[in-house]
Amino acid sequence: MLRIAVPNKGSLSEPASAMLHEAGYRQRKDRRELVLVDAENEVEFFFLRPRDIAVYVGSGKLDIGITGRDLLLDSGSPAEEIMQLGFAGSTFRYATRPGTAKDVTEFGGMTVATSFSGLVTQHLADNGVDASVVHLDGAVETAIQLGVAEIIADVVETGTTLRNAGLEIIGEPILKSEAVVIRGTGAPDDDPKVRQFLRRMQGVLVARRYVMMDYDIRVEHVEKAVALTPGLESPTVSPLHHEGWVAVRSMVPSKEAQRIMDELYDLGARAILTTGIHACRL
Ligand SMILES: Nc1ncnc2c1ncn2[C@@H]1O[C@H](COP(=O)(O)OP(=O)(O)OP(=O)(O)O)[C@@H](O)[C@H]1O
Ligand SMILES: O=P(O)(O)OC[C@H]1O[C@H](OP(=O)(O)OP(=O)(O)O)[C@H](O)[C@@H]1O
Ligand SMILES: [Mg+2]
Repeated sequence: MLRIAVPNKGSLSEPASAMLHEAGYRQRKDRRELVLVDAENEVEFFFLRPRDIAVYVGSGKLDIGITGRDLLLDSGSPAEEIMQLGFAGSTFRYATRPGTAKDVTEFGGMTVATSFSGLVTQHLADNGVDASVVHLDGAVETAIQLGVAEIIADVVETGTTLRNAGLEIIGEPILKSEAVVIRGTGAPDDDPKVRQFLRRMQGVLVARRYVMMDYDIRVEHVEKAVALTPGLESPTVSPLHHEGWVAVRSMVPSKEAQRIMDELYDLGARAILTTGIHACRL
């Protein structure tokens, strides 16, 4: 059985379970369930605190896990990122009250409050800055108001939380994060169960990012049309009963589908349809 760690709480939990469900795995119905066996797929899921996942996977007790890149790097665990999952995107940044400091080089003698003290301690050391780090569990924005620190380092998605606390982002992002699949370093590259799991997750990403596009077009315009819809490999072009016309079928990125449909229409394509992709293996 493949043993997989899944976040049991927080921002990563629901999207991770939704993605696993789309990939055909059983997921828990009760949030208090901590272990779930999916016998049909020969997988055992362990629902763990997102922060602990890199520790379990790095120790080799679990084969793979889903966590945030920021949590993986903060843990210092010997686990490695093997796939990006495209959700829980954020940056990790310093912020402070206007006028306190411009960037990390000016933090000498100050205190930085954060829930990611491993990451911040490393970043300060990399920049040769002698500042103190205070570890807090969450809601770190308030640490400045309460005089615990002059600077905070935290996850930023929209920036609303910082703005509401009267703080401004300073310097370059410490890192860009998203949900990732991790495995222990030294685990074999070619484990067929892990490969199958990654293929399924990749299938979900493709199904989410692409739509299938079908259209009819006159033969003389087909080269220009397929240049707009090259597909992942190559589009399927089939003859139509109506002479001089062909039908084209190709995968296109969903974000660009409307623009491509407009351009195809202008080229003379008709009966342009898009349909969602439910699942796929590339
Ligand atoms: N607002 C957000 N947008 C995107 N990702 C986020 C956001 N907040 C946290 N994350 C990501 O979620 C992970 C942190 O998960 P964790 O469950 O520990 O914290 P949380 O989602 O803030 O939940 P909690 O309520 O327990 O603090 C990190 O990878 C982080 O980058
Ligand atoms: O840039 P934004 O869109 O505002 O999102 C970022 C905020 O979201 C998370 O907080 P969360 O609500 O999880 O609270 P926490 O600080 O207690 O973890 C994170 O810690 C930031 O505070
Ligand atoms: Mg949080």
